[in-house]
Amino acid sequence: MTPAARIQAAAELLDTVLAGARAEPALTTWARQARYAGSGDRRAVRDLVYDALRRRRSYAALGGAETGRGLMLGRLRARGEDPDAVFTGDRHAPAPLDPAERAAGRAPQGAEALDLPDWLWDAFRQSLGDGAEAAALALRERAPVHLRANLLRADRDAAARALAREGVETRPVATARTALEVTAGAQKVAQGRAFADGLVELQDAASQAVVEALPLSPGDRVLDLCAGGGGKTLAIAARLGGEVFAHDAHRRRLADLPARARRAGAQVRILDTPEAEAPFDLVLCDVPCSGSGAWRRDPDARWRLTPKDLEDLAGTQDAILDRAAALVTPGGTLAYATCSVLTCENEDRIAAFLGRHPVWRARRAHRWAPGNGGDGFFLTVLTHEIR
Ligand SMILES: C[S@@+](CC[C@H](N)C(=O)[O-])C[C@H]1O[C@@H](n2cnc3c(N)ncnc32)[C@H](O)[C@@H]1O
Repeated sequence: MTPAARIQAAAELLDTVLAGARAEPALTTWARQARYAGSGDRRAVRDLVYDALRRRRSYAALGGAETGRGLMLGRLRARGEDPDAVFTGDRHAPAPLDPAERAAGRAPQGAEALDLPDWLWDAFRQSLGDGAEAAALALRERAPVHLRANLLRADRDAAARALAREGVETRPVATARTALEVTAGAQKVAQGRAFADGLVELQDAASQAVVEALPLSPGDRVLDLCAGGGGKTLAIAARLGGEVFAHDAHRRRLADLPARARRAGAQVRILDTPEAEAPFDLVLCDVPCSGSGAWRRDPDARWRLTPKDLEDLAGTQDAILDRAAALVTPGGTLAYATCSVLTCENEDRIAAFLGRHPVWRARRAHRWAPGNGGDGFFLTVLTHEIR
């Protein structure tokens, strides 16, 4: 495909997303149907669509319309590229610009320029203060590819050497002792030996840092209550070197975990009813959240989120914390984590929990801002006071 044909394909896909389709399934369906598209074309179209969704508001302002065509036009203008070189009307290229399109478009203002809905920009400012703008700008960028060296198989240097032998270049990320950023050859990771042999896992560096910050001792009974795909479960197992318990309200989300654990050499026991195995020394609640710290990876999420969603999430987050508290041994530890930067999902949930449960104390809070060091994350470690 020519560069212009890729832009036309992205504009059409964006129209379906703007009409309500989810980006990832829409891209998968397109890739299946577009037999003429090679792997490089598919990657390029995906990058265009994702970039346009991350910057939807500013591109719409610059392009003069919130349509696939308008976003692609806004993108060219944002990059200082000549739209007439793309909008040529040649085979598979976008149709030439009409006079109205040429006249439309303006510089984005305020929250538009930061690519957040107005109400979310207010919430970012209230939550992050001086750091709000940097966080919003970071979320307009593509996320780096991070790996976790699995200490059950290799240390970070050995993992990096094994990756380099198969053409994957990496550098250490300071956020976590196990974290590597892929600087070249990212597409080779999942097919490579280092990955197949469990030396590395794909995992954001801040997600690794959350596990690094947990107070764990050898022999602890640890439950990952919202284990999902098991990224943190496996990182905990690597730190503990022993068995870890995993649960998720949606059993199917755990489907890949046994195979991932085998590859990693980790001992993971999935529990349908954690109450039957309680108490635990530490329960991690990596709760469902807006994902606002990780919107680079799910770029249309910021446009779908509503204030009502945040209210509903707060109810779920509170209920999970209450359940988890009852699973911890007297004197034990509760860890609450989100990949959100919003106070209403973080500090407010901890304050509400402490109000309901006076025997708990918040010991440490950590915040990771989204950026090159990883996604935005929040962690509070609470301990149960024995009276
Ligand atoms: C942020 S994700 C977990 C990500 C995972 N810990 C990781 O590092 O890969 C939140 C998970 O919580 C699960 N969940 C939602 N409601 C829950 C509940 N009431 N109890 C336990 N898990 C729940 C979701 O199915 C989802 O997999």
